[in-house]
Amino acid sequence: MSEPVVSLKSLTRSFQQGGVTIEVLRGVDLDIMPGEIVALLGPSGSGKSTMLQAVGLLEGGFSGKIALAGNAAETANSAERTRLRRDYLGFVYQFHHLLPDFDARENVVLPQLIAGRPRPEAELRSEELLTALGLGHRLDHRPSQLSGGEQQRVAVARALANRPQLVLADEPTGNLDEATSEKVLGQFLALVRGEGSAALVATHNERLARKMDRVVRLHEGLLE
Ligand SMILES: Nc1ncnc2c1ncn2[C@@H]1O[C@H](COP(=O)(O)OP(=O)(O)OP(=O)(O)O)[C@@H](O)[C@H]1O
Repeated sequence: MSEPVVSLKSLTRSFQQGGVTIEVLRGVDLDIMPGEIVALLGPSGSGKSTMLQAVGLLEGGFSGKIALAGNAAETANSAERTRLRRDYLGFVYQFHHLLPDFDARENVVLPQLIAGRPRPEAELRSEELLTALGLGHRLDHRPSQLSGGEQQRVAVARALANRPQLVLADEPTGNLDEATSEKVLGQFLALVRGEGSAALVATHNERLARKMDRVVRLHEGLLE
């Protein structure tokens, strides 16, 4: 059997708020297998973003074990965590965080150049991804010239550009109206499936969660 792309064991995280300790994650266990798309459901404040930040190796302060494709991350130093993020992960957030002075194509090209891919290859990959997302006619547009749904699709293409084994998405369509959200999520899932990546998608929308392969729920700091 193949190895999980991410494995969490007894993950805990608490915050101090006004002298009070709030235990947000109280021992989360989760394995995601290659190509599996998992919805992370939970109401506002249940700890979805906190959990994605842990898996994304973006913040410290956690205890427990996190392995990315078999690589222990909880003991890794900052340089190793950066390498793990670059080699295995792609990120999509609720707000697109695209570079405003670059067009759609270039926003998807840049992370590939940083990863060492030659520019002609990176441009081809960028155009293929954007075309697959229905943006073949928007390659030269800057973020300010795109609609919210189009901006979010560029962010999806950017997240997939370096063929991550795992895409982490935090309310990826949370900023869009319902119809656009449904459409963009459908395109996101089709592309992730086509690429064979796994994904962990935080949402509080039950209907969107049902489109994924598996649903896990955060409740009182534990997954159920
Ligand atoms: N840096 C921080 N300092 C103190 N408390 C924090 C911090 N980050 C998160 N929290 C607390 O942890 C809890 C979980 O927050 P988190 O953002 O992970 O929830 P969420 O499920 O993603 O919510 P939403 O759906 O509203 O984004 C909240 O009570 C929040 O106030």
